[in-house]
Amino acid sequence: MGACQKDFESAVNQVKLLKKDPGNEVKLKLYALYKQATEGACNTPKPGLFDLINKAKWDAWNALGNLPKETARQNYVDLVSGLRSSSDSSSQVKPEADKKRAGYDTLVITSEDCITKIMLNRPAKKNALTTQMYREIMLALEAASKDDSTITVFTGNGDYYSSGNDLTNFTDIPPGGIEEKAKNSAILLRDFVDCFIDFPKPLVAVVNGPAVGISVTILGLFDLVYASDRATFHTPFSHLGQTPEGCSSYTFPKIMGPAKAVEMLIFGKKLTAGEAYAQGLVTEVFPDSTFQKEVWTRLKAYSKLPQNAMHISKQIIRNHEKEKLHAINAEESRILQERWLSDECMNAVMDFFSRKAKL
Ligand SMILES: CCCCCCCCCCC/C=C/C(=O)SCCNC(=O)CCNC(=O)[C@H](O)C(C)(C)COP(=O)(O)OP(=O)(O)OC[C@H]1O[C@@H](n2cnc3c(N)ncnc32)[C@H](O)[C@@H]1OP(=O)(O)O
Repeated sequence: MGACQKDFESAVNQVKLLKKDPGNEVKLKLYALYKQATEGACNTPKPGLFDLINKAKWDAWNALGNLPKETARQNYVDLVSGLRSSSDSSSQVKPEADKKRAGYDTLVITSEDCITKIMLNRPAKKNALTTQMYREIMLALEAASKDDSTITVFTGNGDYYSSGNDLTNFTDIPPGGIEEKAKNSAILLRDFVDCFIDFPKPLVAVVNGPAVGISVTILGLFDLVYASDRATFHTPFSHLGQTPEGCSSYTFPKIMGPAKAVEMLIFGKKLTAGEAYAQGLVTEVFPDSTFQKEVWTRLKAYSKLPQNAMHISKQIIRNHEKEKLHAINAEESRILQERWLSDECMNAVMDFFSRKAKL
């Protein structure tokens, strides 16, 4: 039987999570098969001789001739499956080392009562998100999408849910310079948010305390948001010389109306849990003293509902917007790549580290 669209989409996501770079030759093959599977035979003019990268891509696609879309889709799925099993078997050589590498240094992940819980675990840094943490979250989501849990929960360890992007991500500049860092970070951001857009099971945020930046914006992609009455919701992008991400430029106006979204996303208004509930960003607010008990009792009951019915319902609710969300995510990430190189952004980061500014 040929690969269905779902297998193909899942293979496309798996490629982003490969632990080992498969090399240029394989990447060209993947590119060509992807284009053939989605657009059919090569239909664009041949790039000029000196446009080396685009010419190599064009040649690989053109070489597939009139290969049917379905066959290209199947070949793509097979190729990815081969890449995944070779990377899995190479990791079996050193299980301990792999556990450490692929395992979760910045997250605590548990599965119980059909619930997979992903807990951000840098309480001393208010669960600020390092690049390692973005990557571990993507791996954790990939694993949760396949395990036998029915729902997946995000929460934070300590007094914060998350203080958003770790600002040391701006100071850790590689030899390739800040432009290269910005480019790679934009790819990381886009891939990270894509994982939330595509996540197939009900996704729940248990917001145990203040939430800042990207930890707030991606809430628009969650299915339930439970908040302690201690939680606050803050997206101070202008203060940081930055712009919205996590598809919030689309989801927030849709959820709360443009006027309230503008207050948050342009003017950085911090919402209390009660205000976030009134704006529709939060599903329900609980007193902090009974928060954990009430939320987990509720979630355990939900997790026993028929799995397939829940997952299909999520698909029906979310799938028709997926393409749009991916496009918005790509555009927000592209704009941020430029923003990160601006004086406005650099000055804001320097002010934080010189202790001149705190939110
Ligand atoms: C070249 C381009 C590279 C870009 C890479 C980008 C990758 C993708 C980015 C996606 C876009 C995301 C955007 C956002 O999320 S914007 C929001 C960013 N967050 C902040 O600006 C918050 C900054 N933190 C604060 O203002 C305060 O720490 C806070 C109000 C959260 C808490 O204050 P409090 O006084 O209660 O606690 P402390 O400040 O003492 O915090 C304890 C320690 O934790 C460190 N900390 C906290 N948050 C962060 C953070 N976000 N980044 C780095 N470090 C953080 C804080 O410095 C303290 O550390 P020390 O104990 O060592 O002093």
